[in-house]
Amino acid sequence: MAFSAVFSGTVMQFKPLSASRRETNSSGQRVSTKITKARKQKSRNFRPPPNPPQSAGEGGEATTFTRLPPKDDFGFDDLASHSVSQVVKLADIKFPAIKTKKIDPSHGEKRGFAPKIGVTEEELSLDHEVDDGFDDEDEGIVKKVGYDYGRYELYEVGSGNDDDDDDDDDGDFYGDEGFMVSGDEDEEEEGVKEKEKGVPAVMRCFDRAKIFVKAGDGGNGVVAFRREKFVPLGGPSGGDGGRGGNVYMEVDGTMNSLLPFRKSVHFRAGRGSHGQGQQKSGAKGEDLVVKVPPGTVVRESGGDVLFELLHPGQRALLMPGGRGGRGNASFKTGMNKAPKIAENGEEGPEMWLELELKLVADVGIVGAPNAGKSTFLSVISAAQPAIANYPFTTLLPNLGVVSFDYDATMVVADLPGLLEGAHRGFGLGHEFLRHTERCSVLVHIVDGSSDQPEYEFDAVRLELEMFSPELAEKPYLVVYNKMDLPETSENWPSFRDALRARGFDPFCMSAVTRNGTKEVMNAAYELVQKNAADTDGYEGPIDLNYVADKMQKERAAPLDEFEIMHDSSTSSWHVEGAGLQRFVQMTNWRYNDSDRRFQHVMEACGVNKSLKKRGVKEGDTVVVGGTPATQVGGGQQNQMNEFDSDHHLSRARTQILNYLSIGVSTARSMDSMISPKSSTLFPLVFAFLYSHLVGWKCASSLQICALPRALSRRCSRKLLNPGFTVTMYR
Ligand SMILES: Nc1nc2c(ncn2[C@@H]2O[C@H](COP(=O)(O)OP(=O)(O)OP(=O)(O)O)[C@@H](O)[C@H]2O)c(=O)[nH]1
Ligand SMILES: [Mg+2]
Repeated sequence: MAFSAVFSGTVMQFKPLSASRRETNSSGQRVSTKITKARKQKSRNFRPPPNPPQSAGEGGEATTFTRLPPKDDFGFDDLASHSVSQVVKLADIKFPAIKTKKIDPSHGEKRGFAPKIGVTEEELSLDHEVDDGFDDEDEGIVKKVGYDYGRYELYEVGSGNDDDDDDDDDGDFYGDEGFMVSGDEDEEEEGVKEKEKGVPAVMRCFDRAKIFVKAGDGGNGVVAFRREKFVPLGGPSGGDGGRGGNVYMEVDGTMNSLLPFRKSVHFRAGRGSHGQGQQKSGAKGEDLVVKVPPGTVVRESGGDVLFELLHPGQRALLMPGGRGGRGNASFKTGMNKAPKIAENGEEGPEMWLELELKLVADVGIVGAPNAGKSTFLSVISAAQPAIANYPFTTLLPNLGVVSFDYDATMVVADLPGLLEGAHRGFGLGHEFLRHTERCSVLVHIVDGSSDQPEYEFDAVRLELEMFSPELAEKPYLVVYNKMDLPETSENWPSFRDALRARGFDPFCMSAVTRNGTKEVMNAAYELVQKNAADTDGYEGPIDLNYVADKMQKERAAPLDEFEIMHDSSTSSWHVEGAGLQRFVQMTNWRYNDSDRRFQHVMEACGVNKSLKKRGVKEGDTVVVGGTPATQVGGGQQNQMNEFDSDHHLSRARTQILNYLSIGVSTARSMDSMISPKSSTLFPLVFAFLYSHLVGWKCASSLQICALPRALSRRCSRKLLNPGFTVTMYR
């Protein structure tokens, strides 16, 4: 039985490019505004003086700076009752609610002072007469009443909008559970969200990045024939296209952050050059090497971890470039000595990657803000981190190399300060603690000059545990710092005894005068060596190229592995398979022989047979290798493809073949149909007449889509459809 089917070969390569660009653009804008905001915030807020002038009502992202409150200032029985040797469970401590009162800024202005957070009522009343007739409902600035935190002030810097503050009239802004904690859970969550939002871009981009990588497309092969004097019938001489560039990822030992990826997100390897006549093959595309710092974890966006790059010089082949298309010289056979066929180059794969940096260091320095961590690093290594007498001087981790001997070195990481509630986003949060995951030893520096060194010690330990129990189990040293200060050295015996009672043996030092720093480093080094000896085990070679190997295997999928899906509502059949998809993409429909080859492949790999078996009928639409790039279905039409008015018709993406199974391939691909070559006229006219004869409705639409260019001289102008809306089949 004669049946007619329509083959629509469509390359179904996923192309998130346009979408991703949009996404990138929009997010890029967002990022840039945030960066500007963050910069402003940083300049305004990240170096707050003891009493910052910012008002709570100021806009911008919320970031909280706080220091641990001195025990005496609270005068809690709870806290006082803990003996020094006891473990102070911070979460159990109850702070009484502190009343808040809102001040209308206009009142402040009237009275000639700028109201600010942290100004106690006493302070206010000293200088200015306080008007008791404030309207509590008014939008205004939260003023604490009740406790003078002095230099242990809690700053809510640029805590977003006034509207949020409006609801905090019930006095739980500085709530029962501690600082900045509202009694209401929802509000607490909101607060945490705000904190996350408030992280400056530079901190977010330090150890996380999302990039797009694409391997190079292969170059196209060409059809050419040798034309030379005295060489009749020179034969085909079209060269092959060059291979597309590969994508590699390499560890660059000089990098220590992912910040370079903040501005450059898209990475594309070079495409192969096209082949040329005289059997000249195209040049291969330039390889792309994406350099990352040691300790980078590479993950497919939204997927699994692909590999980890730890050591300088490690290189992984991530994606192989596309194969070059063959030129017609490669298609020469004994049967066909002058083939007019060439292939497109294979498209290179593309992927979004998520990079995460976990610094590779032997020792991680942790501790509360202002404990002297950076000072310690600057003393033991050549690193020059920022040191200043305010919390959160260090926003990003610093690395330093400590040399003991010619060949004995140790990498030490100085991290930002941790404080109670960091796991809820307070301070800088505790996300940066992941940089200690690869450290084998931690050095916990306690600020000896703080009023409650033990309290501080416990708070930081608690945060480490909250972040990860494995981290808390790592061996660590406790170091009591700032021994040069008289008060600190006075408190040292009690701190030492208290910790000894709990089973620790703390060190003491003065980072500034360098007293005791050597002992600490030696002890840390010994611990690192011991730990390395404990955990030393042979790790087999890791094949970093496995991702590329997998892709190569997928590409080499045989043509006869396919799946057929039938959509009865539109009478369409979808034949899908990795091999077929690649074949369709690499078929260059410009050449007439491509159609014949395509149909031959359909027959040889069993697609036709399977379709017939499944009951394909005359006039059904068969889509090979994916779904049409643009498909607007529905209505009376079975399928409608819309193309640009451009005659290119998205060649690489959508190829439509139309054949009537009367033994002759009667119509060509859409490209050929609209090409003005006279060779295409015969099949078109034939198809047109045939379809009229069999009463096939496609005729009129075929006429519209196919005739404008091919028969433009002979057809009336009314038939020309400039939009090239192609309505096919029936
Ligand atoms: N007297 C004295 N001051 C010290 C000592 N170590 C550090 N400091 C001072 O403490 C302040 C904070 O030091 P940093 O090294 O910046 O502290 P940090 O722990 O890195 O602080 P953040 O990065 O903010 O978490 C600086 O003013 C230092 O000069 C010490 O041994 N003795
Ligand atoms: Mg620091």
